[in-house]
Amino acid sequence: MIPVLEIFGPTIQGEGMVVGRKTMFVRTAGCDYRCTWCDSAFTWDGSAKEDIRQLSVEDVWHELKQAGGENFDHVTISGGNPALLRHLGDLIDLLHNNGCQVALETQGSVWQDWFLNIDDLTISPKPPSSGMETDFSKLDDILSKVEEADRTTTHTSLKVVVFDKADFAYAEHVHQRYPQVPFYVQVGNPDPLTDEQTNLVSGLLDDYEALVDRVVASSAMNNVRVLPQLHVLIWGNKRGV
Ligand SMILES: C[S@@+](CC[C@H](N)C(=O)[O-])C[C@H]1O[C@@H](n2cnc3c(N)ncnc32)[C@H](O)[C@@H]1O
Ligand SMILES: Nc1nc2[nH]cc(C(=O)O)c2c(=O)[nH]1
Ligand code: SF4
Ligand SMILES: [Mg+2]
Repeated sequence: MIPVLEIFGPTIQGEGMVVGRKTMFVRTAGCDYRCTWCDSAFTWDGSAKEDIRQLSVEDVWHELKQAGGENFDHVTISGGNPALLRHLGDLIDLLHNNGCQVALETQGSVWQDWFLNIDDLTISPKPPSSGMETDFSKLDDILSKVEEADRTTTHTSLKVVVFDKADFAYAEHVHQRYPQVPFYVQVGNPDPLTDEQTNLVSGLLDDYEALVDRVVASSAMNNVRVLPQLHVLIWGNKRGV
């Protein structure tokens, strides 16, 4: 059984290595981190605990079909930290058997062997502003397993959220430590609960420009991509999009 909080889509992937790709989302409950600025804190802070459902992989597929019909061939699994779920490999197999590509978002704190079956694996280690501390030996271990399977340059990416100068220095450090892994920096959303979309988006566009400026000025950040959260620019903090 998989603890599921949301199944939604089709929408577009708003972040990272497959930004813009039409996709469905499955959001699992539970996280081993507590990022100060988490935009999905309801997955771990107890505020949505009545909404958590224990679903079989067949149930998940059924709900994806109900929501998406024939209009999808890509599913993104996010959370929370879906890497906490040892049995997610069964869902990934079922999605593949039904002609879907599978993406997954995780922070790089836990390895699962089924990572090697993910088509678009985003590993998003957390910068200082999150209040979390990166276990670099764990991250080394994860990225060396990916490398052993020859999946570094094709199916994997690193994505670091940046709010401030210290976060940017952290992002430079991560990119320099794993220079062969496709690298993304993402604008941080400082107010993931506000419903004042106009102010939010105009601030985020300013922050995006500032992040572009930082990347442009850094010799350590040449082979990188800089992105906003596209879905937030379109829909603000709305859930289920
Ligand atoms: C909600 S997390 C779930 C997956 C996993 N726990 C992780 O953090 O990678 C999905 C992505 O959203 C990013 N994210 C969370 N809160 C954010 C915020 N306030 N601004 C920008 N990105 C954020 C995370 O860094 C991660 O890349
Ligand atoms: N459209 C859309 N794109 C996303 N990319 C990563 C998301 C996430 O919350 O993990 C997300 C999300 O919630 N919605
Ligand atoms: S690791 Fe991801 S889900 Fe967990 S608290 Fe941080 S941003 Fe939120
Ligand atoms: Mg999100």
